[in-house]
Amino acid sequence: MQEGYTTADGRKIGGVVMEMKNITLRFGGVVAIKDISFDIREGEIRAIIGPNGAGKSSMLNVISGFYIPSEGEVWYRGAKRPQLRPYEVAQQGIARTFQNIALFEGMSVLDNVMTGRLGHMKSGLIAQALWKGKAEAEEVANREVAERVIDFLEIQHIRKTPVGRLPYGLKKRVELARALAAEPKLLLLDEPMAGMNVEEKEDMSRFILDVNDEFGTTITLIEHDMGVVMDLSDRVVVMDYGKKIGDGTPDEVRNNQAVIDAYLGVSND
Ligand SMILES: Nc1ncnc2c1ncn2[C@@H]1O[C@H](COP(=O)(O)OP(=O)(O)OP(=O)(O)O)[C@@H](O)[C@H]1O
Repeated sequence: MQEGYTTADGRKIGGVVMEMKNITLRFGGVVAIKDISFDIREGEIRAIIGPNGAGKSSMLNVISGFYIPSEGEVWYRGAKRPQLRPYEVAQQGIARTFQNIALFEGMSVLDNVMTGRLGHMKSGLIAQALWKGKAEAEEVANREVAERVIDFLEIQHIRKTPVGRLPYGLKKRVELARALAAEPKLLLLDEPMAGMNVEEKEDMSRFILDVNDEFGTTITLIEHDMGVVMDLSDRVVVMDYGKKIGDGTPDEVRNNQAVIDAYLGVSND
């Protein structure tokens, strides 16, 4: 699959954007990730699933630069990624959402979404004082991007509302909006459906598909619930006890005996 592939619904998936090569991650004596390799391709929706404690969050944290792997290499856009701080990874066009919503509760939806533009703001405080006009033009341009994302995710009606007053499902959508405002090349979603009711899950699924379709954003999500991601994803990595036990299309992993056993709690040792 070096040259990409065409999905069942006719979308063209490109070459490799990110490649995880033999990643191992240890926390003292705990091996959270054991020698895992997989790739993420341009334009695809790639899921990482697995039961509790499988190592999904740890893997997402390696991708986002929050954890440095104990062994192995992360390749991004054809180059081995050096040790970077998370904000430097973000500057390379990787944005993420968090499992436990990380928004400013007292701030409005619009202001929260604007924080997603911080990496794009070039004018520092001194520049703002010296060249007020330039800083203002930049602010207007950033606001336009934020407003476009707000329209796209259909949260115009709450743009002035403090986030703390919103129900859970809408907060998750605001978090998605903030990540999108960064105009990422690779969007990482940490359990985007966790804690949602059926209707909220359907809405979130639709928005994830729309983002991928409209902006061509490559998306990697981790999810506990296998059912939720099967309709959404092009390819799925399945983890269990830190190991990769499956990797392929939803149909392939659904019929993989090791995956079935892991979800039924059968030991593979
Ligand atoms: N910071 C840490 N320090 C020590 N151990 C950790 C740390 N983070 C994760 N672990 C351990 O690594 C293993 C994998 O955890 P991780 O949170 O990555 O799994 P997960 O698949 O995301 O689980 P869940 O679905 O419950 O969120 C677990 O045994 C966990 O206890």
